[in-house]
Amino acid sequence: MKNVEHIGIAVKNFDEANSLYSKLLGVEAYKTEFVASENVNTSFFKVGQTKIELLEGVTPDSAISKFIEKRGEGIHHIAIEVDDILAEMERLKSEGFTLLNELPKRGADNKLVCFVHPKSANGVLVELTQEAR
Ligand SMILES: CC[C@@H](C(=O)O)C(=O)SCCNC(=O)CCNC(=O)[C@H](O)C(C)(C)COP(=O)(O)OP(=O)(O)OC[C@H]1O[C@@H](n2cnc3c(N)ncnc32)[C@H](O)[C@@H]1OP(=O)(O)O
Ligand SMILES: [Co+2]
Repeated sequence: MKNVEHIGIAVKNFDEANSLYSKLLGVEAYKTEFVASENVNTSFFKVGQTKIELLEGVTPDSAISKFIEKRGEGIHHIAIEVDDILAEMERLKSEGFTLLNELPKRGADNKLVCFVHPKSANGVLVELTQEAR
């Protein structure tokens, strides 16, 4: 495990949230991307060595829409960068964590990602992320 690659924040209104976070952080998003596998719009802001990812669900069944419906807007997940996502997935499985994917899937920003169930991590959804090669 290397560093906190990003913190994901679930938002209701993508345009309004982007404008607000631009003001808050004093920088514009360096990238926006629709991620079809998750049915979300994403934007990324650099904050020192890490990033803030804003996420808006585009369908009612997306994880972000369901999260907002149940819990409202706010911090949705933390993403930890790893060198070898398959090795980390094996290690976490052997430690008893519940993974939400059998295999890494394509995330935003040219990354491979895998999620650890919040019920096995003290109520926090953890994303493993590795640069896609
Ligand atoms: C854009 C790609 C990528 C990137 O590159 O960065 C992303 O960040 S994608 C982010 C969106 N995608 C995901 O979150 C995928 C992984 N998540 C899931 O598979 C599901 O959301 C879930 C975590 C398995 C929950 O789904 P489900 O069981 O269908 O929903 P429920 O609403 O019934 O929730 C069950 C239970 O879990 C609690 N919960 C849900 N989300 C979170 C969360 N983010 N953090 C903490 N807890 C969460 C929810 O409140 C329910 O709890 P109880 O009510 O106590 O049972
Ligand atoms: Co993320």
